[in-house]
Amino acid sequence: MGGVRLAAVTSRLADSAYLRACRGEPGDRVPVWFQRQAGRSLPEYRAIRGTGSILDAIAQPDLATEITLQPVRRYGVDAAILYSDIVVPVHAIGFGVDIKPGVGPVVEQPFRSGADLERLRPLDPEADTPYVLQTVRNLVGELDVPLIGFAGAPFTVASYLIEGGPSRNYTVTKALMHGDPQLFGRLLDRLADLAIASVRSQVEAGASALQLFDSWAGALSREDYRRFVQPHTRKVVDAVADLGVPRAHFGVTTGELLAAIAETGVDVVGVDWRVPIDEARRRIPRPVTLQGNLDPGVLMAPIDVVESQVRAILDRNAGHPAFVFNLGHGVLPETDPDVLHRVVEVVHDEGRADGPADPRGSS
Ligand SMILES: Cc1c2[nH]c(c1CCC(=O)O)Cc1[nH]c(c(CCC(=O)O)c1C)Cc1[nH]c(c(CCC(=O)O)c1C)Cc1[nH]c(c(C)c1CCC(=O)O)C2
Repeated sequence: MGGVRLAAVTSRLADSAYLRACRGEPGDRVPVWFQRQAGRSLPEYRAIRGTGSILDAIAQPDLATEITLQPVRRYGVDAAILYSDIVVPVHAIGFGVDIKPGVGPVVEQPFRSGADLERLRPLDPEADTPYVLQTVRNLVGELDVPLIGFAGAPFTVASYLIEGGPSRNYTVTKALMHGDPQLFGRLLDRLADLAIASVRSQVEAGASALQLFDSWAGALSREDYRRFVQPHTRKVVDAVADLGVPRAHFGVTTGELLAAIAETGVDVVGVDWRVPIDEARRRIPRPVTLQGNLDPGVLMAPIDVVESQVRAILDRNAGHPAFVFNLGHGVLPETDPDVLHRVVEVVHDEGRADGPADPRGSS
């Protein structure tokens, strides 16, 4: 019974602006959502969030459901993103990760040697993160737009485990990557397995699309990305191909990596504000959907500047159907929600997605 209902929901959403754009199909508007749209600048978020660790909020399905829905209601965005975090799987298997407000993920005993691999047992999503799956199931019943499930990509999660927290230069990570490539590879392979288990379970619970956050991959040269990171991201992308949902990738300062990222086989490639959308399209030699790329800092500027920058991105895209409007990184905490709302209006009123369909194949 549940399966029949889910199938009906899935087919209803298959025609949504976001999923059409992910497939490169023309539509009547440009879809838009915002990375970190849940829980950043919304007063209604602060009102219900409480003061504990975000990991505690994520573990409460009713709360996490409401927080996921808040930006969808307020902004009219074309997709919801699950209120969770990239460190939830490693936290759930007991690696000893917490999230400190204003700081980010912190690890009590960072990853240092082969013995630490034993602290990374496989994830059993139903047993280890039942609250995530309950939140997804709640949301699928309530949403009129697709729900994006997600996981951290192996490199970005590894950087937290190795550094012990957020990092500027990734020095310990790079020391391990170059100094003991075999161990580094085994670590990323385990993290790939965790990501696979997590995103598979989210789709099985009803998520309509997936995004892999490799936020910090842009710290690497193209050669190092291809050699040390790409195979593990590709493993995740391949392992979820049978689910039939779009697979998106996101990272910052990835301008020089765009083609290498596309080689992982993802369907959607996130672009930050440093590379214009038309230039990004030229850099990627296969048909993918691009997602981006308004500078989140621009949202602090006067509203006419914001509007003209939104229009400039739409102009660069020139009606290409394989495009999802987003920010080039996450919503900053000081963003005025009314400005985000206006961005959605401009994209919906003025964006065109009526160009010829993007030919997709196995190229
Ligand atoms: C690197 C990364 C993390 N988490 C995530 C990434 C990749 C995206 C990116 O590049 O920003 C992904 C993430 N984190 C969160 C979401 C949920 C949904 C959404 O996008 O709105 C998503 C998709 C919730 C969260 N994750 C976090 C918050 C804020 C803290 C809170 O509310 O307690 C939220 C809403 C905490 C977090 N978690 C992480 C950081 C760097 C921080 C910021 C710390 C801070 O500024 O307080 C790790």
